[in-house]
Amino acid sequence: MQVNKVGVIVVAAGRGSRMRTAESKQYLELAGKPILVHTLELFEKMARIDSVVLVTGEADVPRCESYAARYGLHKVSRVIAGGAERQDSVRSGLEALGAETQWVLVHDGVRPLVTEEQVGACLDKAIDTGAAVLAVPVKDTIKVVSEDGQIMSTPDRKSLWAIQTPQAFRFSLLKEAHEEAIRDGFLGTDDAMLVERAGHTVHVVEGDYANIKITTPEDLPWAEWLLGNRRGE
Ligand SMILES: Nc1ccn([C@@H]2O[C@H](COP(=O)(O)OP(=O)(O)OP(=O)(O)O)[C@@H](O)[C@H]2O)c(=O)n1
Ligand SMILES: C[C@](O)(CO)[C@H](O)COP(=O)(O)O
Repeated sequence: MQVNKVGVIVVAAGRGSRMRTAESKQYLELAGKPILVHTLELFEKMARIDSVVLVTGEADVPRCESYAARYGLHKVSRVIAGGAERQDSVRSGLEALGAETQWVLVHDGVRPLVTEEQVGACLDKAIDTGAAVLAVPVKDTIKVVSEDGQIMSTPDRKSLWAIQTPQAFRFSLLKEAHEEAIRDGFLGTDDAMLVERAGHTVHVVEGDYANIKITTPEDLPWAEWLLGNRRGE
């Protein structure tokens, strides 16, 4: 039996409604390849990664299986259907990875610009502490605004970080945090939130502003430029 020590869950089951394209954004082309393939190729080349579970929309499972074959993504051990919310998709991924996994990284399929160094630093911190996420200090002044558009407060920017993925955890810790969240009916926008509310400290590893989540239409040309710049084009 193969023992998987470090597993990755790549979540790609969203509809990409903010991108406003007919095709889900994870399948749009970036430098000639689907965004999702760029993301998967990074984990494929990392010796420290044992296996990848790809979570996608039910109708997209065959297409993703064919990508895995076409692009030589041998670490993609399972392609499974996700759920209605990102958290549901991660939970399905945790079930598919199996109990032999010791460390798990959760990564958005639409963050194709993360680097091997950043993933490695996040994983190292999780192995030291149990839980770590990539993040960058916010550059703007952030306001808390009421529903009717009034500024309520201005949090001190020094303590504000924009959280990215991957987010890395001891497998058992993330699994328990997800079980607790579902028991309590809690829905979070990232996995760290679930681990935080389960009473565990999550550490931040400073990442890079280029690790963008492709979310709205202007992000795609920005990602093209960042990728070209990285390749010296
Ligand atoms: N039910 C869901 C929702 C989101 N995701 C994934 O979570 C990542 C981050 O989510 P986001 O950028 O919000 O993607 P979408 O939900 O697709 O976008 P939108 O909110 O604009 O519809 C994406 O890779 C997305 O495919 C997922 O696997 N399952
Ligand atoms: C997990 C995440 O990418 C961290 O920034 C983010 O929270 C996902 O949120 P979204 O609402 O699915 O865009």
